[in-house]
Amino acid sequence: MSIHIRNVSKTFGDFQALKPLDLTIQEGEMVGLLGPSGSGKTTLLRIIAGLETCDSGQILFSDKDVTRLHVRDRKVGFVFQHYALFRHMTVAENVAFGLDVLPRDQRPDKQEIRRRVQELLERVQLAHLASRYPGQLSGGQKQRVALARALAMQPRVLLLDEPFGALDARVRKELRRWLRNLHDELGFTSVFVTHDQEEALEVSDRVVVMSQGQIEQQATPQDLYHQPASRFVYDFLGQVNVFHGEANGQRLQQGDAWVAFPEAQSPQAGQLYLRSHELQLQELPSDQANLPLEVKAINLIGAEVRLELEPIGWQSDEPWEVAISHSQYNAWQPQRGDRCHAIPLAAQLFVSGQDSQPRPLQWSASGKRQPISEPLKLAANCH
Ligand SMILES: Nc1ncnc2c1ncn2[C@@H]1O[C@H](COP(=O)(O)OP(=O)(O)OP(=O)(O)O)[C@@H](O)[C@H]1O
Repeated sequence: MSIHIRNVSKTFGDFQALKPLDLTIQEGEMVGLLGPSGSGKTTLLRIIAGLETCDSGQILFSDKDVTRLHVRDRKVGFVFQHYALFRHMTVAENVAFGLDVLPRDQRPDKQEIRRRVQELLERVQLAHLASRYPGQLSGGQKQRVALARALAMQPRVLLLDEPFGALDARVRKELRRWLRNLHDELGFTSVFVTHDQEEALEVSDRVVVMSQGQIEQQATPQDLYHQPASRFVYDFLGQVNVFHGEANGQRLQQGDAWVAFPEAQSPQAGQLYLRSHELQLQELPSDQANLPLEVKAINLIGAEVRLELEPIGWQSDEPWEVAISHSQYNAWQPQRGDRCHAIPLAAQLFVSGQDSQPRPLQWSASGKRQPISEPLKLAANCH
């Protein structure tokens, strides 16, 4: 079932939680609502569910207007961050609950309910725990019961509000992949709320980024990452290094620090946004950039080594973060206090005084750069 949100707005007292917005979610799509706390994600989800009314606008499921339809008649499934399972009921009874309380003429017979519950428990890999009580389950298991309970009603739309928010990072990762597989297998339409960029980018077909009750951008994870429409989206999608400077000839300059623009690109005063893997570190400045940095912290956990670096002789609101491979790290073996230089490979320029789309910049890989994996002596020299 597709969902059409048309000109929907919502105020609480004199606070406008949602400015009039439009959004279409295609049948079978999985859409992540991503945004900082208070941006209106939950309000929008609750309006889709029928748990909240909107002040203006319409909600359509396929071509049926459900704006005034009661929550129980919208036939949507919900999963919330806090499992909300019935403590005095077993896992199987929890999953069966929605079916057991259906009006008699809609209720499947006992055998059918038992069959459906068993099938769902197998699907969420909890059949062996059917007779346990919620108090005897882990957080991840409880959340899978909550999901099975929502699916028991065979909803065409599943709405999830930070479904894995209360779980630890590893379980969270495992469950979101599992949810994505389930979504693909059963073919329902899903909308989920999260403030975790990684979660949104990993499982959504499309991500809707919200800020202050508005949609900032909606795009596939790939487009969102590569073509963020605004500074807000860029900032929100993860750690970013910012170099702000004035145009000076072919350079963007701040004090003695500078970045030379690629040929045929004229600099404009502004802020250069560089992601942690769009930079290379080396011992000396090059003809491309002079961005001296000092190593402040080293994080070895993960597929890459992340270095936290402090600008030397120039300003940045936040420390810089650069990712290098473990083999580069082993060759270089940087220590806290070591000095080095950052060389940009790619960046986006947000021009001062303009709120328009950033200008993408790309430096040719054939410059006179010395990758840091080569100069084994760098750590010793770079003091
Ligand atoms: N029932 C309410 N009464 C008054 N204000 C509300 C109510 N519900 C939400 N708000 C306000 O509306 C704004 C949007 O809230 P909402 O819960 O939609 O944000 P969110 O993006 O889901 O945030 P979070 O990630 O923290 O859950 C917030 O400023 C919130 O305080």
